[in-house]
Amino acid sequence: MSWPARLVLHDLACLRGERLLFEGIELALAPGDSALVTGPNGAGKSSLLRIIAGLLAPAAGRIERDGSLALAAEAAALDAERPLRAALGFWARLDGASEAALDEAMTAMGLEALAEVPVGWLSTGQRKRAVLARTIASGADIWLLDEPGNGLDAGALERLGAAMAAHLAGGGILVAASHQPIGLVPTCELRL
Ligand SMILES: Nc1ncnc2c1ncn2[C@@H]1O[C@H](COP(=O)(O)OP(=O)(O)OP(=O)(O)O)[C@@H](O)[C@H]1O
Repeated sequence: MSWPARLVLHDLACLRGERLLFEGIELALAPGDSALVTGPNGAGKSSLLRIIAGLLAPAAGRIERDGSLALAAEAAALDAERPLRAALGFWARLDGASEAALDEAMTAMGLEALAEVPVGWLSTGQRKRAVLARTIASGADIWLLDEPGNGLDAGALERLGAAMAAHLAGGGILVAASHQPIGLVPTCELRL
């Protein structure tokens, strides 16, 4: 991690098509801080995470960031043909994560027994756990989690809660968009 991590959003607005989804968003997160983004379907939660990740241009406002980013979203981009460990290994190399970090992340999400199973065979919840494992392994300072609890059973939700707590305790920053409780007591809530 680079130190200290920081994420500041100034007067951020998002336009999709002709529609202004939100404007005037302000947020300042320091090491150990987390934000929970809530709001109805279509409010722009995923769009906000994509703007922070640099995948979508804001209609107005600006972002200040110190530290590396990882975005865990639905579109996993894990190769369906490859065994899970190999598919995650591909990303670990790109993310600059060590083999040990990947093993630890897979253990954190309870994926050890699925290492040799092709990604295409995984259930929804297992795939979600794999996406989260990639983020954990990346060692990124700032985690952007889009509906991280989707498809997770009670045990996996507990693992997610523990992983987020460890990330924050280590000085990380977290922004999560979620409809459901994910075991996070956020520093602040951002309702769109
Ligand atoms: N490429 C696009 N062009 C125009 N509008 C888009 C585009 N992509 C998404 N939208 C619209 O932007 C709005 C916000 O979508 P977004 O996925 O950010 O919402 P969300 O709050 O995450 O919703 P959900 O709770 O359903 O996940 C939606 O109405 C969606 O249809």
